[in-house]
Amino acid sequence: MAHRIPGRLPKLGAWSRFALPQTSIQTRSLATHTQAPPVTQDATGSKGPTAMVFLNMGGPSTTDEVGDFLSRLFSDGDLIPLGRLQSYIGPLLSARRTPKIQKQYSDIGGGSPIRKWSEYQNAEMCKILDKISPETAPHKPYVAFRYAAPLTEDTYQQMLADGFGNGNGGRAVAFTQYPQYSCSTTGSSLNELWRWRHRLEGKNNGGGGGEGSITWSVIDRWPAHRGLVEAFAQNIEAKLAEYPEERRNDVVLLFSAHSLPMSVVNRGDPYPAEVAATVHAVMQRLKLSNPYRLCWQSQVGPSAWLGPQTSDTVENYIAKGHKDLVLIPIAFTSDHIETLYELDLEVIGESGHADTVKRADSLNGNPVFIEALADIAKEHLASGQACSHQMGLRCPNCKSERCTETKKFFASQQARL
Ligand SMILES: C=CC1=C(C)c2cc3[nH]c(cc4nc(cc5[nH]c(cc1n2)c(C)c5CCC(=O)O)C(CCC(=O)O)=C4C)c(C)c3C=C
Ligand code: FES
Ligand SMILES: [Fe+2]
Repeated sequence: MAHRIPGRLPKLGAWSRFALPQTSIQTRSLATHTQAPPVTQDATGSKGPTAMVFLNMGGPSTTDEVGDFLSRLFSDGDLIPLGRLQSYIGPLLSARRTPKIQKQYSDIGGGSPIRKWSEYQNAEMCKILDKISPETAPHKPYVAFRYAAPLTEDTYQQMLADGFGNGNGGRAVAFTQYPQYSCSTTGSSLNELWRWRHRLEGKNNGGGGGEGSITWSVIDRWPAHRGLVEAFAQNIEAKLAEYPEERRNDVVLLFSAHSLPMSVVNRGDPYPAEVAATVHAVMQRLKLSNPYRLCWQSQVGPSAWLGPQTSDTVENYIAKGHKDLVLIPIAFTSDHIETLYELDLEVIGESGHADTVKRADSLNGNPVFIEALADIAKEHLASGQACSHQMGLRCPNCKSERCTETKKFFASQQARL
């Protein structure tokens, strides 16, 4: 059980802190929806509307949703490969884990803030895009989560109801919200998107995958984008400013990313190298002002995971006399159980040095970050590329047919752009 620091609790308990202005997206029922006119080039020359679809794992908005969230997560063979027994073992593992994880979400205020932040970030990004990319306006924000509402299938249905596809054609951009690509995260979301595309717009479903179906392109990674780097760097500088000037340059910066099982690393997953690229770019922007390390958190289960673990790193540095430490969550763009619970309550809370071990803010509603998202999207829309060059290459030890089909599908979209 996490040791609680009285000074931190009001901050974590204040769930209302995450209450953001309601956006119009994802809130209407399909039944009340009238179909928009066909998507065509208008008199202004705009090729819009363009659907901007944020992909992410999602999280339970309330503790009641934890069971379903974990059940979907443990059923995902791209994340936790359990072979032919997946549909039996997955639900057993998730049911056993649910009470513990429910308690963690309860301790951070009752749920994950990821949906609110994703909807907010996307709505704000689309407002900027309408101005800086008028040729693809209007931009319509959608969120497609892998394990929690709004699920990929519901969002796809919503897009069809809104007039994309269904014989109308139209353009959609799948924009992963994982800055660094892993086959277990972005890869899983793209596989899921391809499955629903196949089911809802496949040959037997009107669209026929042809002219009248949605044309998809993908922003599959953006680990060293200058705007992302700038947003991280500013948050680190703000945290460093809390230390006395004479100690400031010796504060150790600990970049912390969700770990990967060694089986995934050894398959040749791109994520560890791309996380390191983000860290390197941020440190270059900070002119290497401080000593730093990259460590890995949140391993689950008994198998071997990429290390060093964040919790051990903090403990060992404190034992070596480095008590001024700043943790920087570098592989996720909003707060979640791993920042609010694992870093704040467990790692920092139990360090015995909560006054000198601190955490940089997550990006959340940071306007520098939202500008960066708009910049990445604008560059993508102007590039005429269906996906990055890197997307086409499978991991050296990949044996998955799902990866083959998905990569083939997204590459095929190039001819339609
Ligand atoms: C870049 C981020 C992430 C990677 C890579 C990643 C890989 C990965 N995760 C699991 C297993 C679990 N992850 C869980 C929660 C969770 N994972 C991430 C991010 C990455 N995971 C986040 C942000 C969250 C929390 C979501 C939120 O609160 O909003 C969980 C559920 C929680 C728990 O039971 O501890 C599991 C399980 C694996 C196996 C894996 C790589 C293969
Ligand atoms: S697991 Fe990486 S491409 Fe298939
Ligand atoms: Fe995870």
